[in-house]
Amino acid sequence: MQSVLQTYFGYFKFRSHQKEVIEKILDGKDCLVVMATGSGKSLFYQIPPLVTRKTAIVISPLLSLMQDQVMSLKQRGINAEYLGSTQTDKTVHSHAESGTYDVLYMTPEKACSLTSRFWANLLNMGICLFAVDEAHCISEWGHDFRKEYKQLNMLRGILSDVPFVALTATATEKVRNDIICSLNMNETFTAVGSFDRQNLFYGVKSFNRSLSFVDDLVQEVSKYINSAGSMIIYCTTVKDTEQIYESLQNAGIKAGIYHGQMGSSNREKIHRSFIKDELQILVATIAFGMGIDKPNVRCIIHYGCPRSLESYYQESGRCGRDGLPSVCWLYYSRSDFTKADYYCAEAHSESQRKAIMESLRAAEKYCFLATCRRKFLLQYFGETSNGDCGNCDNCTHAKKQRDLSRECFLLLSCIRSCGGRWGINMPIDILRGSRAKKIVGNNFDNLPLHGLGKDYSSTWWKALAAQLIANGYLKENLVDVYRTVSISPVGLQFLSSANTFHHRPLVLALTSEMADEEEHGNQKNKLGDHQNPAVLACEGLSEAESKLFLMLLDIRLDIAKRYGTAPYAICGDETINRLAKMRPCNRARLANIDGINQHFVTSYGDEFITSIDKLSQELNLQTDYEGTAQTAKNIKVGASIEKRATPAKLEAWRLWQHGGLSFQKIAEIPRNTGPIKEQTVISYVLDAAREGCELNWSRFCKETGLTLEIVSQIRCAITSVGSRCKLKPIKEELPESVTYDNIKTCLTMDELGLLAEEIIGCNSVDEVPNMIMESPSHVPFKSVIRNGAAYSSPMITTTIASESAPTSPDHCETHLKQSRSDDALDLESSAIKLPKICENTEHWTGDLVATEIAVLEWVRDHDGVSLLDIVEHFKGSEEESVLDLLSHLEGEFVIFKKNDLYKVM
Ligand SMILES: Nc1ncnc2c1ncn2[C@@H]1O[C@H](COP(=O)(O)OP(=O)(O)OP(=O)(O)O)[C@@H](O)[C@H]1O
Repeated sequence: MQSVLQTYFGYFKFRSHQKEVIEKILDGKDCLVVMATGSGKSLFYQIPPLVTRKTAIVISPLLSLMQDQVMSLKQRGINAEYLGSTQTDKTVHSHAESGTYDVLYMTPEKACSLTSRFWANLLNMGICLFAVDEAHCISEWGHDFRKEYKQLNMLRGILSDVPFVALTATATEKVRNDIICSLNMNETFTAVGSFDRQNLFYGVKSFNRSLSFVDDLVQEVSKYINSAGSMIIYCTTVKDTEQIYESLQNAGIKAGIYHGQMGSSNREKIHRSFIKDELQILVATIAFGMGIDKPNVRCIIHYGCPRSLESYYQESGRCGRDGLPSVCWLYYSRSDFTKADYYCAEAHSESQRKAIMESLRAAEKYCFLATCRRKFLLQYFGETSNGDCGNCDNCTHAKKQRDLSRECFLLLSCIRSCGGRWGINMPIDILRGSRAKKIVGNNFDNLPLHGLGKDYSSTWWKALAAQLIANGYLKENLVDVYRTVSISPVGLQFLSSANTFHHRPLVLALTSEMADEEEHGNQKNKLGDHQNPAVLACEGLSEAESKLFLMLLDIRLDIAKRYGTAPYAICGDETINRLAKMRPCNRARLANIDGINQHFVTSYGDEFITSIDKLSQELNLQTDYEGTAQTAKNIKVGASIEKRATPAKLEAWRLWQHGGLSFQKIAEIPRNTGPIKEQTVISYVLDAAREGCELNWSRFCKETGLTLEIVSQIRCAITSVGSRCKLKPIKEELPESVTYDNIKTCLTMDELGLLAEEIIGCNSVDEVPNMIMESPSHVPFKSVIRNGAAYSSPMITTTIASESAPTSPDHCETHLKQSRSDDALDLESSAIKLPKICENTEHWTGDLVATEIAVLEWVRDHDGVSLLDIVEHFKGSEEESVLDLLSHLEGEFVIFKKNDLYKVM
């Protein structure tokens, strides 16, 4: 599982619930997963087929979503396809039936229309799971009920032994139960994740639909248009989309429009352009809703409040799916909440009608909040939160509060005077002195309160009413689709202790609507503060790194165009952010970056490495940066610092890679701890490669006897074992002749994103791309030659010492201690500063060769040795060379000579 995550997805760690649920699925259990948008639910059905090598069936409501997912999976080297009306490749059906695909997508209609023979054939080949994505569509209690989903239970009988996996981002308790019942799921394992999307900022503003507001909006968003991330403006009507789209076009912004009245091919075209970053802004109705799989949407604006809080959560959740900071602004007008009738017309039952009303009501409440918006959202989905979030408009903008006792008294009294039979409009109109027919007809114009609230607009009064409801002074009652308001016991208590002139203080927070009106009069069209998407996406980067980030985005765009795919399918913005921070300069280091998968390394790795190297030079940035970046915190290089290659591993690697020695010869070199096995040397060298050291893989495969045939046998064995973690079961599946070394080599190459076919296919070792080591010539370096053989020894201790020019013996001791401690060794400095060497080892005699490490260790262990002793011990080296080496170590204050005896400092 772990290696599948790394190889195909380039991620090093599972997110919460992922491992646990995947294990349940692999155990054959039915699972229900309720986790936030962008939390990584797709992996639940994408990993099991790669582990079991059986097909995963995925039911998805939209063809466009399937196409996007298929495209992304193909970019990861995963065999995926979809069955549906827009599929033009006629062979997909028969390939699907014969189990060719790892992941096979289809709509519920398609799934129910496939013949039982199709299912029987595919079952024969192996189905590892049946996933129902957006599973809330199955429930009438859900906000997006689709009757085709209801029929999916007929497949339960056919696929009785296949685990069913239902996935959704929005499901209340009722909806969850409905999903389990509808799909006839058994002993279901349920995983409910947090709904909290911490990287999203939530803001709400009231507005009037008007041309001047649209102009302001266009002007505001045009400031932030660039290559870093895109934006969606959701509208509630087609008319609104057209108006905004036109204004954006007039302002020269690359915008697209998407709504249900457009033809499907047009919609498809726009969708493609948007996900390929050819459009900066998409103006859409909710027809462009579920199924947008674009991770780098930085800002979502709602021009009008959606019909339910679930829809809002889901639509705004399309933002920042890559985890980078992103913003969601919702603009509402009062008229948005008067559409209950219209929405309820779609209801199939009384319960559904009630559900629609409740959801709209929740959306309205969300808009009128004066408290933390995230807290409200989380509570709505049954999750408790710890305090205010600090990342919504109500938390970040200090709320104005004041004593509103007079206004509250007027409103509550007026409601009481109306007899509690009316909605909120009637008492407000009375307070504002209206002489409408309804008011005069009911004699309300004779009430003493008539006209006492003229100073405020009806919007202001409505906002106050919402505050009184939220604070328990007013009760809202639902009668059919109409709402009436009445006074709660708390409200009555307040009224009983007050009269028109004296009331006890009642301090309430002003909602943004109330505050706006008081500050700007009736000019309420002020926009919320939008944040620059480019700045958001560059979080954690310096100025130069941000430039590199933007340049790398362009390179990714260019590659995506060439390959006819979406930039995000190549890799996510968060991965580009890490590349800009870490600036890897070889394949092994590139593969170490979270989000870089094997396919990326082999397909685009070299192009990125070359560009990073060139651009870093231009921007004066050091490559192979190792600092801990805030946004790059998952990078494996950082995580592996503790388990870096030990000196023994480095020494083995150097002797093999640069000394040209065979594994056997390295194993035979006398050591204080005695000789080591050849297999140990091989493991050491592989470990060093995993830690980022360059390796001549072609030579490595040759010397370990790894052929393409063996590689293919090993791959089959891994598939049949279903795991890459344990070597023994894999070995047991293989012929005797295949060694553990072969298996380990294969796994390491996979881990590093190297294709055996490329490496073993090379005729000459020199043809292996990117495997040649650059050796800075300024590094102190000694070589000891005997019998015409040359063997070079890099100086771990002196290399470190030379970095920081030791000035005192104390300092040297510190460095020496470092060299003795496996954990403290600075792999990077030693790995980078490798000397040039001569690789002629033909005549090596097997005598012990003097290297700095070997000499140092020996001198340390013998505490005071003469030159003669040293030369005698290291017979593999000339006396002159040993002397040279000793004088260098002396010069570096690593050893000293006293009374002709050498000692370690
Ligand atoms: N373990 C992980 N480590 C890092 N990134 C991950 C991990 N799992 C998933 N992701 C990334 O998180 C992003 C969102 O994942 P995914 O599309 O699976 O979310 P989702 O829960 O299906 O969202 P939605 O409900 O919106 O469809 C993707 O870019 C995905 O590659």
